[in-house]
Amino acid sequence: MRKVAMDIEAPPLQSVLIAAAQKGGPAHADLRHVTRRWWSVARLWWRCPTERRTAWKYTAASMGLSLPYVALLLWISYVQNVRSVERAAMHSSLSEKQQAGFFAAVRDFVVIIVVAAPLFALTDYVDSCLAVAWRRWLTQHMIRCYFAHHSYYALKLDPQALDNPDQRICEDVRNYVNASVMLTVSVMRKLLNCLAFTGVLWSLAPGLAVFLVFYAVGGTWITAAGFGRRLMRLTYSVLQREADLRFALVRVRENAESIAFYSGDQRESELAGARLARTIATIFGKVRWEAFLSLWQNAYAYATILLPSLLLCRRYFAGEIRYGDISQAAFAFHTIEGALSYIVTHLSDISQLAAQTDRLEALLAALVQQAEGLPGGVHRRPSVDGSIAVQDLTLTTPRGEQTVCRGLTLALAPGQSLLIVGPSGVGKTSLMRAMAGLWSAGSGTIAAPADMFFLPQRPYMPLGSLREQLTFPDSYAGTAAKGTLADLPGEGGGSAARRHSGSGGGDSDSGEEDEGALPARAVGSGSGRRLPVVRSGPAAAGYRRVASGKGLAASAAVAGAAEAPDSARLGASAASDAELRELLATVCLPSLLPRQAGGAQGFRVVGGLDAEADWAHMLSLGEQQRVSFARLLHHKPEVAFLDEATSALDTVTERALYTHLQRHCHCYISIAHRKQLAAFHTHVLEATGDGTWVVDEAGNYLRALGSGD
Ligand SMILES: Nc1ncnc2c1ncn2[C@@H]1O[C@H](COP(=O)(O)OP(=O)(O)OP(=O)(O)O)[C@@H](O)[C@H]1O
Repeated sequence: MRKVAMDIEAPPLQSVLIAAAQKGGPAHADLRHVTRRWWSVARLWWRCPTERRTAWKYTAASMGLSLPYVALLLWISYVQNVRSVERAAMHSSLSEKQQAGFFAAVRDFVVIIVVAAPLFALTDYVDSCLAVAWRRWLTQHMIRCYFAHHSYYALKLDPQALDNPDQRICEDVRNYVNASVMLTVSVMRKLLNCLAFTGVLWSLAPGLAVFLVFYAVGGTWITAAGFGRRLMRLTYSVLQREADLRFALVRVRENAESIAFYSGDQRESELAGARLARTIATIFGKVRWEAFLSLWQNAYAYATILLPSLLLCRRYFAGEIRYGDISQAAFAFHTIEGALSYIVTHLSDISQLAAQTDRLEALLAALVQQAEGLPGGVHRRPSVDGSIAVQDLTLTTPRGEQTVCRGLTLALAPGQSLLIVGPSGVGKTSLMRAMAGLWSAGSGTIAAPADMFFLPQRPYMPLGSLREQLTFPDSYAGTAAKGTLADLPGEGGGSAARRHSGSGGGDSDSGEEDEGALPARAVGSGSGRRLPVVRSGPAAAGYRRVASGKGLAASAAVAGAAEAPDSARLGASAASDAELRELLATVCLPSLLPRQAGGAQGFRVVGGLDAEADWAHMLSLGEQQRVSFARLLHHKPEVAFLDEATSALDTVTERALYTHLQRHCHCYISIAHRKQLAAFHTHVLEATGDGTWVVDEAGNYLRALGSGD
């Protein structure tokens, strides 16, 4: 009756064994390496200081229920034996019209059902709770690591290195956890089954027990060697190709309008079709191998069906043993065979888990690497007086293909502002990326205050209400109502509002070392100079390598920084409705409110600041830039950075916004192609295109511009 439930199990310890036969697969696995990789992911939960109590509680409950579970199986086998001796098995009693025997068998059956039904339901429930709790924590942990230190951004810089991190976080975690729970639970029960039934089988037919061991070991070896490595490689490819296909479709959704303008439907459809074809081809390859595997598994299983009866029938006919002994021996034989042949019968699941383990381990390793910082990084330190100082900065693109600036030194004091101009592609945005801490390849030092706010070239419109557009990236009361990581039980909240993309360093404040904590990046202290000066020349070497910890194991010391809020970034976003309405008027967007109230199609909530819409698609680029500017005025940072933040606006609106900026922000740096914007800055930094940068006072620059120099 419980055969199905007993057999729904899956992967890891076995994946380790399988992996031994999988050298050359994506995991390059041998027994030790796969074991270590699976455990390096699994242990994060059981060793997390805030979670291990929950983890062990569920694990103990699940394992504890295995004892009555196995006891019940033993009882069933005993009852079968006794009843067959009494000739009181239900069907034989019926056929022989033995009323008493029939009702005795029915009574046994009812008792078994009464005990088994709640026991099996309870074990399933506890196993599911274990899986859900583990998945909740692991996904939450991955999300935090993903967002710590701008790792999501850094991973995107080198997409070849790690494909589809989002799918790994969502689907691979789910499948990994479910399979792992089923495996660990089933291995435990199989082990107990083995122990319990080996005694039974040995007492009835020791020869059968010895044969079984050799049979299972041989079968496992053939399965692992013949199918293991190939199936794991194919499973890994299927996961990757499915993720690639979905990514292509997500990109179409994100860029629907541009594709439609280009009439790129055909090309995008072909691309999706090609990815689908590759996915299907890989799946077919896997299906073929699974068919061979199934053939082998069936032959393996059916070959032993009659074995106990065949080996014991001679003794039965000689009257040495009873009929019940044969059925009890067969029951014990097949129970032990199921345990010892686990790899043979579950190879597909095991391969799946091995591939998922590989993908998760790679993601965690990449996140840890991001947290530790890239080698040869530009050193960042906080500025205490609100000034910005760039010292001997040589900056390259992330993988070092191109040097965008060499030996740059400049300082900007509070009250000063800088306009960066230069030809397209010369490295203006890259300089801003370095100041934001997004790029750190190269050498030199950047000192900047913690309170900075960046307006990127392409405004980001988050999902949510108009209020959230204006106060982004702050959280606000409504966010909690929608549910955040902080609402999940078991860990502290992590929904700290982020004010800017500054240093990228979170302060780890966890007292106890957390296996999953990312190492915090180091920052020092220092001060800037009063006048903006710029020098270009040979860079003095000298950068400071950022903090440390090694590998995933050490990385398991990784969640504190990811979870710790950076107090300097916490935004007080509790702006009143009146303030937000005034902001909209300031950035020349008062029309947004009545438009929402009109309830245009697509609004989920109609009217006011809490109206929700697909803002990125509904607003024009100029409107998005104005919303973005409103964020800046709302946050009032110490230093503001604007990267062509008004490029889509008419000059009248642009001048109006810069007038507000001058009034509200004491220090700002802009990038623009409209050189007349120099009038709103105190200094101008011009990239000449040959790697040198020249700074001048804005007045001089404008005069030179006016005279046509
Ligand atoms: N992720 C990246 N990897 C490699 N190279 C990059 C990357 N991002 C930008 N680059 C290169 O770095 C150089 C500088 O780019 P950057 O965006 O800083 O130029 P820019 O001066 O801001 O240009 P524009 O005025 O057109 O915005 C360009 O040649 C660009 O191709």
